Parts: sequence; C-alpha cells; structure tokens
Amino acid sequence: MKDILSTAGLETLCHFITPRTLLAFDLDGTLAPISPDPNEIKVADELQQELQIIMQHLPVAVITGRNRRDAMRFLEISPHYLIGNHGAEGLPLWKEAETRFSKLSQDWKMQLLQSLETSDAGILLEDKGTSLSVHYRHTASREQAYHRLMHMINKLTPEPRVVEGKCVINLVPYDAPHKGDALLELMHLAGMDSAVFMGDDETDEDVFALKQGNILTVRVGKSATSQADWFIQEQNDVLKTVTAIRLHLQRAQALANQQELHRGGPQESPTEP
Ligand SMILES: O=P(O)(O)OC[C@H]1O[C@H](O[C@H]2O[C@H](CO)[C@@H](O)[C@H](O)[C@H]2O)[C@H](O)[C@@H](O)[C@@H]1O
Repeated sequence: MKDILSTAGLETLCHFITPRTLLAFDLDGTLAPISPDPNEIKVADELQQELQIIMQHLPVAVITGRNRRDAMRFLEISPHYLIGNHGAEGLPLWKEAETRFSKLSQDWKMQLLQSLETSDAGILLEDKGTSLSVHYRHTASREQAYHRLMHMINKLTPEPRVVEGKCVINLVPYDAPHKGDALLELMHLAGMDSAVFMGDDETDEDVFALKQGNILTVRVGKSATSQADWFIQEQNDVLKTVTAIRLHLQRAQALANQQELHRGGPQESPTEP
C-alpha cells in the first residue's frame, strides 16, 4: 500500500485520470468522518463544493452501505450515480431483485428481534430495505455484544452474507451485487473505461479486491490486510485528494482549450479593399 498524497502518488493519480474515468466514493468514513450517531454525519461543505466542480468534468458516484434515501440526507450535491445497501439498491440491472432482497432482510430482522433480550441494550437494528445493519457501538461491552450477535446471526435462515464494519455487522442477501459489482456496472453504464474508488471499510474491500489495472483504489487509513493499492492517512485527507483531482481536471481543461485555440490557427484578417 502506497501513499496517494506522496509526490509519486499524486503523479500516478493525475496520470491515471482520463476523460473516461468514473470517480466513486464511499460515504461513512470516507466522504464523512465516522460519528457515534449515524444520524449525525456531515460531509464538509468544502468537499461538496470540490465534488460539484469535478462533476462538470467527470461522472461521480457514491456507493454506500446506507440506503439511498438516507444517504441523500447528507449530500447537497446530486452525484451522477447513488448506489445504496452495499450495492444491493439502485443498480438498474437488479431493480426486480430488490423486492426479494427486502423480504430476506425483513425475515432476518424478525428472527433477530425474537432473539434479542432486554439485556441487549445498545444493540440497534438498522432496517435499510434491501439489507440490515446491526449496530453495537453503544453497548456496555462491544466485544461481548459482537460475540452474542454473531451467535444469533449464525442461526439465521436463509443464511445472510455477513460483512463486518465499524461497530456494525451488515447482513446482505448472498446473491445481491456488492460494491465491486456496483462499480463495474456503473463504469459500463457511464461508458467509462477506468475508475478511481475511495473507501475505508470492510464493505469497500469488495471493490479493493477487484485488483484490475483500470481501477485505482484508495483506502482511508493504512492497513496491512486491505487489498487497496493506495492509502491516505485519515478522513481529512479525502479533501486533499479530491482537491488534487479538481486541480488536475481544471489544468487539463485549460490545456485542451489552449490546444483548441492553436488548432483553429490565427484568424485571417479581412483583406483591405
Ligand atoms: O458504506 P458506507 O457508506 O461506509 O456505510 C457503512 C455503514 O455506515 C453507517 O454506519 C457507520 O457509520 C456511522 C456514522 O459514522 C457509525 O455511527 C457506525 O458505527 C458505523 O458502523 C451506517 O449506519 C450503516 O448503515 C452503513 O452500512
């Protein structure tokens, strides 16, 4: 894993981005810092402004574990693509399957509600439609809560795909598209032949694991176990990276304008009568 904000990293990033690159971002922990309350996240105004400018040059996608409606509450910009539920919501090719995904998620919710006891205070079920998240950030002992929840989750039928996150266990239908599938489908939809993706969490590993030369992946936080190729130190560095992309796009645009002017050649002055 290498530092994308190093001189070599920024050179690679700028060299990688072409007019056919999709820029995709995770939300929690990437566009917004992690907050103890999922309802209290904030995408910095400056970051939204940078993304707004970038969107004039390239397609932008947000691929989040939240549901789309929830994610929209925190975005003043309207990205070209907004995919929710870790990939299980918002992809045109999967529209019809979403009802089935929601049914599975409801079944798991009912089974968990039956198993939870009053002593399980602090455990929160987040019903997101096509997937279910089980939060344990606010329990007295996170470790105990985690083990107890995994015990319950292992008994769920049908078996969910379990994706762990930051004090959360996400339950997703096994055959639902994940974030990696989503990114590939969006590249195809947008007619882009490369993509940059930034994420921070286990659920983003589905993109990092794609390991394709035409997808540049950046993780928030260095990790020995992540499959991302590049890292930034902390969430604050997302703004620095996005600003570098914006500057690069504006420079490229200015250069293209100049070349266009030269190609047109000097205007012939009208012949004097
Ligand atoms: O894919 P993401 O956009 O990163 O979404 C992942 C999960 O994010 C939210 O939970 C996490 O962030 C909360 C706010 O910072 C935090 O309080 C919580 O502990 C984290 O797990 C969201 O609530 C989930 O639905 C997403 O799956």
